[in-house]
Amino acid sequence: MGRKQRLKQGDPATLDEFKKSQKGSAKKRKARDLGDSNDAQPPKKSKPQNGRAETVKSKGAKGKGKAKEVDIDEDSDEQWGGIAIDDTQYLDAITKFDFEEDDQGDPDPDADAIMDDENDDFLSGGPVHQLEFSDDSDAGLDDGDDFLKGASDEDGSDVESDDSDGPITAKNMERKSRALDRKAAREAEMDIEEAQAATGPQDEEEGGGIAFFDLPTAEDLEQEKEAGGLPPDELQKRIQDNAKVLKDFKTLAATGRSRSEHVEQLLQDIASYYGYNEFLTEKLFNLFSVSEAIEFFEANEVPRPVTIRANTLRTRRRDLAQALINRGVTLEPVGKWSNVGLQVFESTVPIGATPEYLAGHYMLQAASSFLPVIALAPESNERILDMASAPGGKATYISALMRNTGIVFANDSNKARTKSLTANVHRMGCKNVVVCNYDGREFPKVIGGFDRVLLDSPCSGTGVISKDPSVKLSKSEKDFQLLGDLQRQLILCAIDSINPESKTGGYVTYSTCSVTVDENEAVVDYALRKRPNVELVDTGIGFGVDGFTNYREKKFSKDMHLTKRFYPHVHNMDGFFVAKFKVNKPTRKKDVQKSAEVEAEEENAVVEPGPLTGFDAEEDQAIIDKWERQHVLKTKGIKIRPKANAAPKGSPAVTAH
Ligand SMILES: C[S@@+](CC[C@H](N)C(=O)[O-])C[C@H]1O[C@@H](n2cnc3c(N)ncnc32)[C@H](O)[C@@H]1O
Repeated sequence: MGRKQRLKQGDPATLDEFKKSQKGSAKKRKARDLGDSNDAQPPKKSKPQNGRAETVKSKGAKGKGKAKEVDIDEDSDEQWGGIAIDDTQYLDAITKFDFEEDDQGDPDPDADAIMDDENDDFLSGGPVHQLEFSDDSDAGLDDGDDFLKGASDEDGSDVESDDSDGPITAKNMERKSRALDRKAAREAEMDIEEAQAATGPQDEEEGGGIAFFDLPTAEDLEQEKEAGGLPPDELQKRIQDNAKVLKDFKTLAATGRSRSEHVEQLLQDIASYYGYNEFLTEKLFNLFSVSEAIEFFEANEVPRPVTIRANTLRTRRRDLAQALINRGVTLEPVGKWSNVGLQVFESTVPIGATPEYLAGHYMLQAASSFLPVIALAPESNERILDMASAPGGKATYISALMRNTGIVFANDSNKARTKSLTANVHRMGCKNVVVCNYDGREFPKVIGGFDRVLLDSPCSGTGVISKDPSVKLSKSEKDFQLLGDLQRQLILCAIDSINPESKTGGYVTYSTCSVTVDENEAVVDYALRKRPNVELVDTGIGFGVDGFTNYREKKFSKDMHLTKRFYPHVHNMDGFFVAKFKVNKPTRKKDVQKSAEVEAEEENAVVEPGPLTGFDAEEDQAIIDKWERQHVLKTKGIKIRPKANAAPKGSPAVTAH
């Protein structure tokens, strides 16, 4: 097995897959990850991970050459999406040696052995055969006859002869009768075995070993507590069994215990097994079906793949790939959906300290972080605000997509964080970026009239728990309320900072690295209701799960399906949410109908959002023109004497790059 293939992180195992692997009934599975999926559809379902992924044998591992060996789905040439054919050939050339050397002639014998063992276990299990012979009554009888062939009755006589069609006489009647009794008893025994065999393997497929699952009693739980809790493997088993019961509650529920009791126990077990507080456990659990929720919690225990973004201001992705391969880095494109992302599988050098890194040829950046910028789709010469931008992963990507033209205001309210933002802006060679340090809610008073605004909002981080497990215990209901207030205020300010008459844009992208509805759909819905001049539009990302149009008792805009959710257990990326708005000319005030709910939310809001008319485009243009003139003079070495009170009140403390 090649290094790259060994390390390519598949999506986490589903509950069923996990169960199968536990029971030794796993079928051979195809290792793939986001990069292997087709353009618009990253893998929908969880794939093997951790130890399991290492044992999986891919299609690609069988053949020679890059197309088969590199890409598990055999379409790797297209992975470099958007590049010309000769680029692909070039990439073949630069990657072939590495991949061939690793993978050629090594069809992953370990994986075969393990998976075959598992299959063998499954197939050699007695119950399957027993099930077969008992399924058909005739066959059953035959088999029964075979089975009986070797048997003798107590006195050593041959049962078969007793059961023959020979005439019944007074002499042989009793013996024949006893033989028939024994045969009947034997058949009854076989019936029982047959029934057990039938429940055994079927359950393995659909949630096995749970026929006798019952919830622990209060007494059991007390004893467990005294013993310091269940051992992890038993706790995990109870989670799985309980989840299976909940999946088919009518059939599998033990009598006398309600569904809510099962759910309550499951939540408690998840909280203690994965180490979450109860509040967050329930909040996250409620987002999914039972089995998907467990996949999600499981995925949060696994690190996401390491990815980097090629900085097209300084290099091309293929050149970067070549340079890093030469340094002993094993990598491949993240997927067809990105033409700048590379997934790093293995490196003999620290990936955050290579000469290429220091020279700004790439950014260490999670794949999910590309998505809001893809949705924003900045164009050259535009004027863009990144409202909460530190440490600059997205701002520098925006700058690169604009090819260093136009202007990007990279703002962050946290002054300390603007240092790393500034450092990244310099390292990446972004010359069109202005770093500023305001509370985002001060926009558009500070400056507005933007073609596009990215609000990569401060959030709870429930999408990045694998990176920051402290979230599991640190988030409370209050945090979500406060965050929601801030997010609602920021999103209105983002919308109000747009120039609705922009010739090229007029778009706001809202994103979070959280999966909760409070921070995502609820915020977007609030913005839609508060600003009737905005509408949701397609993110243009091409994959992701649709946002909720309703969630529990809440009903959201019917367009909410245009927003996209990304999950660790589905997309093998950090959990993320992306929404894109088109900002139209403001509707006249008298046309704006505020719902009672919005009014109530406004009353509860901590700070009133900035007014719709807080920005004067003409005044702003005059200031920009003036600064540009001064910049030209400066570059010509002409000193400009500062005038007293020259800067208008409230003008940003900016650093230009
Ligand atoms: C998710 S992070 C942004 C990550 C950034 N977009 C990137 O790609 O590197 C959220 C940022 O919001 C900033 N922030 C928090 N409250 C803010 C506010 N009221 N106004 C502006 N920025 C804020 C935080 O300091 C943090 O850097």
